[in-house]
Amino acid sequence: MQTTDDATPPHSLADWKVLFPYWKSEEKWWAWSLLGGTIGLSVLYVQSAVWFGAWYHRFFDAFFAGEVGRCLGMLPFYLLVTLGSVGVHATQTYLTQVLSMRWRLWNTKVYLRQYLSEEAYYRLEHGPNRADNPDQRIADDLSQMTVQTLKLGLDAIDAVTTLLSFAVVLWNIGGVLSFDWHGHHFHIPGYLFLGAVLTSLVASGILERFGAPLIGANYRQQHFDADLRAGLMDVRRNSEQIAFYGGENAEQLRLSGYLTHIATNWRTVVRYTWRVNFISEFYTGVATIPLWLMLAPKAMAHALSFGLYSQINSAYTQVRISLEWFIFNYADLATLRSVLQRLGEFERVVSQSSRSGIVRFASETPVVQIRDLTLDRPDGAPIARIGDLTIQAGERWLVRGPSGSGKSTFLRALAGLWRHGRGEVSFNMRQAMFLPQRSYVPSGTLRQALSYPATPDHYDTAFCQQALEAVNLAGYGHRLDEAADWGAVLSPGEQQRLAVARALLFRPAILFLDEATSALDDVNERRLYEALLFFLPHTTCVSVAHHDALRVFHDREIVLGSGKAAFSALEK
Ligand SMILES: Nc1ncnc2c1ncn2[C@@H]1O[C@H](COP(=O)(O)OP(=O)(O)OP(=O)(O)O)[C@@H](O)[C@H]1O
Repeated sequence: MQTTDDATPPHSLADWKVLFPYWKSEEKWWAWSLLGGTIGLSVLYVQSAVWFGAWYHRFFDAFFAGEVGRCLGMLPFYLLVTLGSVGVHATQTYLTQVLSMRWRLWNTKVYLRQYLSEEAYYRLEHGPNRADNPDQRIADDLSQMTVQTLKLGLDAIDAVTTLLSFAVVLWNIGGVLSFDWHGHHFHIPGYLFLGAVLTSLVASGILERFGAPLIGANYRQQHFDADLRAGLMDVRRNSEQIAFYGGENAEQLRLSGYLTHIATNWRTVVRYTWRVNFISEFYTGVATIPLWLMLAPKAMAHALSFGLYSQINSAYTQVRISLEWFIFNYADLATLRSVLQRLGEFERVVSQSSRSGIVRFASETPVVQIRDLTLDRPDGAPIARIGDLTIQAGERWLVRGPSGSGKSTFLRALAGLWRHGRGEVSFNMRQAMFLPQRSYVPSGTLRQALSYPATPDHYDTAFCQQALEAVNLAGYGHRLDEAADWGAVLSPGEQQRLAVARALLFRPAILFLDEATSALDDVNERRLYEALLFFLPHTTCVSVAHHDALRVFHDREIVLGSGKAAFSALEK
């Protein structure tokens, strides 16, 4: 598993690009319609608030003048508008949620497609440019991105509409501030609105100054949480090995290391969240004081009725709240920026071309052509020079050499997984199959595991049972439709036999085996190779193996050693 370093990459404008593709996709009509509906409802909702402001003015003036009859007459309309505005608000939330889910699903499908194409999932784990914990990025970050972006975006649109609507009201009913100072006469129209803007700007500036480190801390927090989760998954996946080694203390130490990172960074998050909360809540508490000060001249001149004050207060509060959008959403904005950063990083790594170094061409023949092939390490240091080699259809080659000489790397290069080095490789890739040393056994039914990567209905039961029998797994023939965690149930040797049974079902034109029978006893290993010869007599075969006993099943060999490859025919 990869772990995260402590550095937070700089935030780049390019990260915001991950937000756009959905709005230009085949779903764009749905997306824009839902967004348009949501914004329309939001404008309607704000307009109802403007109406309530004016209604309060009339109602309280009548109320404090003791005109109870007029007040009662105004109530039915009030109830009706309340009902409408509540309905508008609930429908807006509903549309937002629908849009959020559609956006998330679309993005997740795109990311999964990118992740599972051109072996990006492999490059992310083994390549020189990595992005840690792709599972978290696809499952959690995408969900957060859509939910947060819509929430913040719609809140921002709400804020702008509210600001525009109430700024007019506040400007009109707030009047003009006129005073003399040092022999000069001042005349400030819309001074209540200007006062609200100034107060909010000062508060936002203070918040940015004291809260900025929260963005980096949030970014790191997501990394560290993902590291812990991946560490726990490692324990789950390797529980048996850990139990055999008695590795509980080592695991405890390793997981505690992740926890220490979380705790240290969490302290930073908590400290800055405290600051941000303190500043924004203190501001909320004192924000009406400037209004009272600004209204004092009107009150002293007895030019302020309770109805007027109530309307001014409501308009001032709305203007203030909409200007405070940044203040109230600072923490969410910080989280969104770090989520976008992680997704941008993922996109960059996934989209990096894997077409470098060793080049692979697809051909239609079962002949494997290798031209001027050199295998290097990722840092450019040489592993082995293979040179030119043609493996004719039906030939069987054994690849031998000391540990670390580059045998597996050679097969990885043929499979297109190893790009470090140079040269060309071509063969019929659609008709080729690679069997690695550690077989992959997906959970589900045994039929699923056996047919992998084909679908479970691809081969009929009799054919599956015949393949199992050929690899000495006849005892499992009646359990084909039994669902289990077969990767844990089958022994490593049985898993290797299952993998060879897959090859018997798939009938590849070219079969590559990388120590694919290494966990087996001599008898079973011989039996597997006999089965391969019997059932796939025309298949080209390239096997990496240490056991000399396998020489009889091959007619040529490649011996790797001292950075070179030697080719020779094998005596039977
Ligand atoms: N991802 C990697 N990053 C850096 N070096 C690597 C990587 N994978 C393999 N190597 C190096 O490449 C060399 C060849 O490795 P390879 O696995 O091909 O050896 P091998 O001959 O198959 O060994 P064995 O018989 O032990 O399986 C080794 O020195 C190994 O350390």
